[in-house]
Amino acid sequence: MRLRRDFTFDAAHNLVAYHGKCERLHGHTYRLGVTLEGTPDEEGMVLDFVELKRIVREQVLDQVDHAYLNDLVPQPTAENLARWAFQRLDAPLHRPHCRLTSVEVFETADSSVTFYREDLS
Ligand SMILES: Nc1nc2c(c(=O)[nH]1)N=C([C@H](O)[C@H](O)COP(=O)(O)OP(=O)(O)OP(=O)(O)O)CN2
Ligand SMILES: [Zn+2]
Repeated sequence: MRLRRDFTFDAAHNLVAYHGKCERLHGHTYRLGVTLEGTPDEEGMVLDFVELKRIVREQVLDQVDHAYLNDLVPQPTAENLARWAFQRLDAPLHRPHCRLTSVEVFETADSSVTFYREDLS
């Protein structure tokens, strides 16, 4: 069974290794989708949504919201942000009944990247 919760945050970045408009400082309202897979526990939950929100806030949102993302990720593309978020969330979300499956980062309403466990290397 899969469980997903979405979050939003606002942040600025510029793509330094890029030739085009995105090398200039600009901002996005990002959407972050966190997906876990597992089996429901004795409370009937793969993971309590409240617990998921707390962990995502502590591990990711508190760092990135209203931040300059280049301070956290050298080339903050959606791809690199998705990897960074996955790596921060993987251990805190590891439970007997579930584990992190993927992290999706929407840079705009219609452009996203999904980082899956198998992309870890
Ligand atoms: N594969 C990727 N391509 C691009 C990324 C990325 O992270 N991964 N990022 C950018 C830039 O950050 C850019 O801000 C996004 O540009 P764009 O998609 O054109 O954004 P908008 O639709 O908001 O732009 P409009 O000017 O409103 O059309 C570029 N590529
Ligand atoms: Zn951008």
